[in-house]
Amino acid sequence: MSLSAAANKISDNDFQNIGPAPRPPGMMKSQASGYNQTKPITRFNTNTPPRQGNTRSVSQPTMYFKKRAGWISCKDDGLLSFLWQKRYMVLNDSYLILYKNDKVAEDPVLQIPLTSIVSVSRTQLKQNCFELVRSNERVSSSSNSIASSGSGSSSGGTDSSSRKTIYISPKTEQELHNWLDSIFVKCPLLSGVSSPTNFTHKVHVGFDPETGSFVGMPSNWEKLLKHSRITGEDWNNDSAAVIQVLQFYQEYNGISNNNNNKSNISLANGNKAQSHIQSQSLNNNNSDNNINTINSDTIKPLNYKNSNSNPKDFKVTGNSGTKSAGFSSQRSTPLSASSENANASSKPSITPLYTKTSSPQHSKVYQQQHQHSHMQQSMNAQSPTGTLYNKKAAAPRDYYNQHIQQQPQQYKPQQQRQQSSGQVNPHRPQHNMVNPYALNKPSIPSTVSQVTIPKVSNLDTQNQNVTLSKLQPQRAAPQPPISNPNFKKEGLSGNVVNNASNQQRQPHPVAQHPTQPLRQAPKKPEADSKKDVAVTKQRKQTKPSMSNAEIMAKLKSVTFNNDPSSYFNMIEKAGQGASGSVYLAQRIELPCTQEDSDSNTLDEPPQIGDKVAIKQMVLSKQPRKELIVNEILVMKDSRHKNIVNFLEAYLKTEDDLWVVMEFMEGGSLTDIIENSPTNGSEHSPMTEPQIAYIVRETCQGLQFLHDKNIIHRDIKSDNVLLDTRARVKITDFGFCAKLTDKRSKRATMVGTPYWMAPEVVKQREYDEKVDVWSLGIMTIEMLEGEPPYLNEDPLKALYLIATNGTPKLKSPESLSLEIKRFLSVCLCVDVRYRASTEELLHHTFFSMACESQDLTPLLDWKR
Ligand SMILES: Nc1ncnc2c1ncn2[C@@H]1O[C@H](COP(=O)(O)OP(=O)(O)OP(=O)(O)O)[C@@H](O)[C@H]1O
Repeated sequence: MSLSAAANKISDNDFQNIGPAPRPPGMMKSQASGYNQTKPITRFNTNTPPRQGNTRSVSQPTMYFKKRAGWISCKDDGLLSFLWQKRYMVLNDSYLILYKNDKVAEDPVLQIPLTSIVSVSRTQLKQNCFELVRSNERVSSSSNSIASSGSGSSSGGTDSSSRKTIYISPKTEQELHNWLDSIFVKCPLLSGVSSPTNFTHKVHVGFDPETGSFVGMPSNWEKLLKHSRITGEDWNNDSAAVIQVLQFYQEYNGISNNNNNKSNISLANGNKAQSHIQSQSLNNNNSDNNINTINSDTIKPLNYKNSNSNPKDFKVTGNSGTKSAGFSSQRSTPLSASSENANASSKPSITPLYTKTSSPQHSKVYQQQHQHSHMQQSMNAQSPTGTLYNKKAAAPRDYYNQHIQQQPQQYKPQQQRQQSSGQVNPHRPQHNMVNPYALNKPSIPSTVSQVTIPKVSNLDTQNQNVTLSKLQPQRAAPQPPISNPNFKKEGLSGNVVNNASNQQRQPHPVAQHPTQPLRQAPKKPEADSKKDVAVTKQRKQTKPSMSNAEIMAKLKSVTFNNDPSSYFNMIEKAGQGASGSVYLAQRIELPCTQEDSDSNTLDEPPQIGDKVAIKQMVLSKQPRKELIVNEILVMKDSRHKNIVNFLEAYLKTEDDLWVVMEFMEGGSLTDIIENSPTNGSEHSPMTEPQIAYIVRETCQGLQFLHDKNIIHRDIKSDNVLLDTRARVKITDFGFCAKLTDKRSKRATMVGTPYWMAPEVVKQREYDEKVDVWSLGIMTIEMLEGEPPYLNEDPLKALYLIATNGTPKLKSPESLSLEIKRFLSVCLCVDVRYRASTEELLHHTFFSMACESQDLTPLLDWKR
């Protein structure tokens, strides 16, 4: 039975709200709950009560077993570090021994004295994996104790070069915890019995309920957290998720770290906190300094509640000036990136630490934190301590519900909202996270400051060495043709429609244009032009996957290399994208070499008089030209009724690219959602049949892409356009990625936070089903006026996506069973249970789709 069929069988009672995915088949309860989750190791041997007293305690932990043995996979950090090998592992009272197989009479492959094991920590290298560090130096029993909280002691330390790491991956989460418990109990350096050769500096990190603030945090994170409204409760519920999203946030906003110390944020037990920041810096007792993040003074979060500014931006002032960081969640304040000063190593490594160095653990705080720690596991495996943790596990969602209840939202059409507030919806994200073309974008004034963003890449060809320089004015939006008195000379030199009066050649002020109430290009102050140059220069230093000449050659092979100005009458600006402006134009002449034109392959070949959309891009302002080539290739190769048709492209000059597409006069789905009256409905201007129609059409377009192994990766209402014939088409292929036989999964984190699937937020491998998740979120946009968590700070939204999984609906009782069933198979956290586009197309939800003419009222606002 297909998933959609299965979903259709779900009874009414099951859908008071969409909920978590059904458990995957064949999984043990303990495994299933934690599928695909990465959790900190914070669990202690449950047979061993938390010990009291300080970390110098010499009491020997009770041994509850003689020996543990079982199959694992492992790899070391040596020559064969890429190889995972199956081994039989035995733990006795003195050694951790690896055998080739379970014939333990044979010689072992590796025998590690337990006295040499200096740290054990969970790692995300593999599912159910931990990292075991051993020191080759003989451990002196007379040296000082393992550095305790905040002590910063480094005496008795060994050189890190004498340390060796081995990664061990048992088969299941439960086995992993059993191994960790056992190792922990048996290793003296981990239990605090012996003197430390481990010079690591640990700082407790967590939330102090008494003061209501985070403690021991790197100061920039502390401020981000404060601003994001991630609460102590969130922290207690899932600190790993908090750290994950902080790291994500920091990476993708280019917030740099100041030094290269290797740091770990470790989640373990503690007094006021359940986490440690562990730094391997020997001489630094300052916890903040040990964390490779920007100085606290450099972050100046805007109080968006009280300002008209983009609520999702953070002001970051550094030595080089001011820049805005944060998810650029407003579409006109995009992120930017370049690749200079790459500093991938400065990213703090987040390694939940499995350690017993902390002291009194009977306090309420300890309990909470300990609960929290187990909570994280409880998503992976049923906690051995049962109810307490399970109860807590529900907390993030409860918190969210409370939060939402506290902030009831009344959907109003955008125009009304603008009228009443005098500003655009400050919560509406204005741009996706990583613009494939425009990793540098025009925005508010800022300076050039760049940080490596590990893993940022788009498409197969992208290098990993991309850096963000947030919100830099790196790309001037091309001048709207009619706003520029020298229009013909400077920018688009097509013929502006000659509508009798000069007046009509004058620009419609962009803000007044009905088709783009929300899409004004940010004004680019004069003073920024220098910075543009600087950034452009820096960008040239990056090593693109193709040389500039190769890119241009490729581009020339897919474009006409002539000036198309005489072929079109430019009518007006239709929209502003990150990489260029989009204009409505009318074709007055057919392309010169019409036989070769791609538009010949269209069902309806272009005619004189056709309205077209022309996206104009200044190539020298595009940091990633190869992505433009890629987008053109994807569009050229994707002829489908639900994909915006590419018609032709012109390289007018070496620097001036025009991409001609069919014109979608209805504008984007976002425009419709935000501008149509709600007709008395609380949130949505659209009926379920209308929604079903639009989702079905989008789904068909997606299925077409997926059949070609292309993932769109940025499905949202902004990237779905409508025309007056109620045709619904997907656009914006900048983020597209191609899956190949060799590479059937992706890991690059791209997209727009609120629409991102959990596996993307968690930086897991993913496939085309991320588009299905986004389609589900887009359906919620149509139902509720906006995607879930839009009122949240992006950091918090990421946390909620990571922890809540399937989002809740605001008014499920008002919705049909069909749409809830549909949502439940789109918004299924477990990818195996998430429907494919093909399965979705058989869903009964689509049988309620309206006729195309029933969409007409949605376009009324345009008139
Ligand atoms: N074919 C089209 N027909 C009508 N309007 C369009 C068309 N393509 C784009 N637009 C309008 O122009 C706006 C900008 O489009 P564009 O594809 O450049 O946006 P973007 O995705 O934000 O930018 P980029 O692709 O440069 O990252 C859209 O939001 C839409 O309103």
